[in-house]
Amino acid sequence: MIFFDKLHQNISQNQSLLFVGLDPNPEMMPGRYSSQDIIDGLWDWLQFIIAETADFVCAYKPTLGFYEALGVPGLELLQKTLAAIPSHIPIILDAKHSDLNTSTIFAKTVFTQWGVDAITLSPYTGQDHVAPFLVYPDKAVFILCSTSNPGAEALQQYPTRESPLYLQVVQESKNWGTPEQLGLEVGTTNAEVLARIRQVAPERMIMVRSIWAEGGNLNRILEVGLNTDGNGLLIPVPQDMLASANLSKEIQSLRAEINQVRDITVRDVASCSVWLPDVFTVKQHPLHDLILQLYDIDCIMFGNFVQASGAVFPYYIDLRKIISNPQVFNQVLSGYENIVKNLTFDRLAGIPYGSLPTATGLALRLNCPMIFPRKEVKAHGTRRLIEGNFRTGEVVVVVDDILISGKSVMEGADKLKSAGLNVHDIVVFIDHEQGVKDKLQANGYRGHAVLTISEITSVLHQAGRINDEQFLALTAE
Ligand SMILES: O=c1ccn([C@@H]2O[C@H](COP(=O)(O)O)[C@@H](O)[C@H]2O)c(=O)[nH]1
Repeated sequence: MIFFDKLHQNISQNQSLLFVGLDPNPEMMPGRYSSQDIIDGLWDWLQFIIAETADFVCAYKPTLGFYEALGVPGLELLQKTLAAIPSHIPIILDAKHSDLNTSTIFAKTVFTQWGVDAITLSPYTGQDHVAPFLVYPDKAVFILCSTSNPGAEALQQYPTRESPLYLQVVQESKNWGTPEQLGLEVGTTNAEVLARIRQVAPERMIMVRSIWAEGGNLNRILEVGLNTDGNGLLIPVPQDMLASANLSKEIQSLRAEINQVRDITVRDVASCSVWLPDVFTVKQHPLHDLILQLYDIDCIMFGNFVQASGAVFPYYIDLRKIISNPQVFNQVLSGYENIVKNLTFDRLAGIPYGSLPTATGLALRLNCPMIFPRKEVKAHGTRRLIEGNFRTGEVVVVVDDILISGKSVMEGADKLKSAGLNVHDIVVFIDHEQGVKDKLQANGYRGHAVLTISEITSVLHQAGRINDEQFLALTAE
């Protein structure tokens, strides 16, 4: 089971967004455990915490540093602690790992030997450092975006308050992994920091930290951090509560306080004035995350854009940008692949320039030969209209990015046909709809699209990326 499914199962089973830090910090150990050997005392305390909280939390978060600080006995204590956690409760190892050279071996150790479900990572070594943790499909990472440490302010708020580095980290890390793989860790005493992060990452699970310092404003944290379904936040049990002999009672009353706000959030959304078909709230689009990521890397832009035909559209889709983002590019290729693999053909052809990288990626994935019709024939060299080798009579599937009027893709397909090739199928990523597929059919081509513009619009609206006005303008288009 993937990490986030396991997490959500516990959230609903225990009706709790609370997680507990399982930290053997001798300084915080309650006095009632101090008469014995320090490791034994810590172990008794950790066992007590697990026993008192297992029915009321959604996850445990042991902090590696506290165990390491105790030396070899500490690492043994970690193994005992991991084994003592009921297997249905996910474990997020708080490691803040950020060493590039050891990330592959470290990921293997924590995920396969220690059996933890997720890990916290520092972002500064970038995607290369995170990637080795993401090759484990059922595990997840939480990227540290902000900390409440006053000493970090100078970095986190750099260069300006309007465009601070911590938001850049959120924006960038969203490109590293899908919401099923990557969540965010946000340590802050300031709910406005969380509000800004939630705005940039409405779809991500956010593990908040440090919210209890300076009195804490739980209601405001929940107000700005919860998703419309009353989820999306993992909330720490306050450290001083873990020292209490009444832990179980106290955690239940905190859980009730949080759930009250969750209920109100869900009720308010249910009575929202804009009506949307139920299907959007019940069943998520299978390419939901990809659509959001395409929007976040600016492939989908809203505004007034003049098309080749002279018509003005309220959006422009620039899929050429995907080549700069391997993670998104891979998902786009999978979308095409799901269609192309069911077709019968000899070669793939991409329409220059925008669709050449996509056709190349697909040709490599499917291990099939590729060609492409030139935009213009050169006056020198081979003067070929079609680049690549082929035999007349072969069947070619044409790949392009987006169908607006269908003119450019049909021009490309016609060039292939004029060279003696057969083209029956045209596969694009986005269909602008408005009857363009019928137009292809009238010209002898079957059109296939990974997504339609209305699917994209609905997902963006539902996720809060576009407002009601934009949504209504686009659906009326
Ligand atoms: O949002 C858009 C609109 C158009 N393009 C480019 O145009 C063609 C599709 O237009 P047709 O009218 O179907 O010829 C497409 O291949 C793009 O090159 C775009 O990228 N984004």
